[in-house]
Amino acid sequence: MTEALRCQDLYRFFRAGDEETLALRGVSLQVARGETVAVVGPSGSGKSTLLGCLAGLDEPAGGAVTIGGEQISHRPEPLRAKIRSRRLGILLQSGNLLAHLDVRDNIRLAQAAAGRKPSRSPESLLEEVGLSGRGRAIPTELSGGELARAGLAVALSNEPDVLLADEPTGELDGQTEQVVLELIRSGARRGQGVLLVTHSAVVMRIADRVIELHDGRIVA
Ligand SMILES: Nc1ncnc2c1ncn2[C@@H]1O[C@H](COP(=O)(O)OP(=O)(O)OP(=O)(O)O)[C@@H](O)[C@H]1O
Repeated sequence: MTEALRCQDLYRFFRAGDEETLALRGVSLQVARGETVAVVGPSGSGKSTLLGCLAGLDEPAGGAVTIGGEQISHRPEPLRAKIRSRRLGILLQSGNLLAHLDVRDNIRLAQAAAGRKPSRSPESLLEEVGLSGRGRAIPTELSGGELARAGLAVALSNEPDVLLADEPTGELDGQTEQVVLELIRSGARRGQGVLLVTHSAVVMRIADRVIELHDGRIVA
């Protein structure tokens, strides 16, 4: 098994006044290249916190995260940002498109940040997600389904080792959901490791493995 993503013994605490929340309590997992893993669990179980730590957007208090063998945790932010740009595709619910750039320039920017010659043009990525001709649209001009597909085109534009996604099909209609899931599957077939946080049974069905979080721990 070639490893795409690994985290070892992750801990993350939040303190608000006298209250301390243990959001992650020793989470360890691996995702192989070509493998799709779904992370499920009740509200407040730590899924978003885990995703933030895996993406290097948040720092765990303890434990380590490696992406494609390269450690991203406990590194200075500029280095984490570089690893993110080169190795990760990230789809958060807050969206991954810059509002003032059109879709094509969002893709170009992600490709430039990856720091290597892209093997695919923005036009071919847009065609793959069914958005040919929409490259000049800015995010507010897109429908919810178009936005999800554009977000995926950006997340995949740097040919990441790992795709991390939070509820990738959110509020999408059934047909768009299938398009987005097929795109994620084709990324995995090309060798990406995929980790999806989801409540959706439809999304879970494309996963090779399902990991269940409860109170910051993996319970299954
Ligand atoms: N910035 C923060 N400050 C304080 N507590 C936080 C913060 N972020 C998360 N938490 C707490 O950490 C725990 C895990 O939260 P997290 O958002 O990771 O859960 P989740 O499984 O993603 O939930 P949901 O499914 O509702 O999105 C919760 O108890 C939450 O209240």
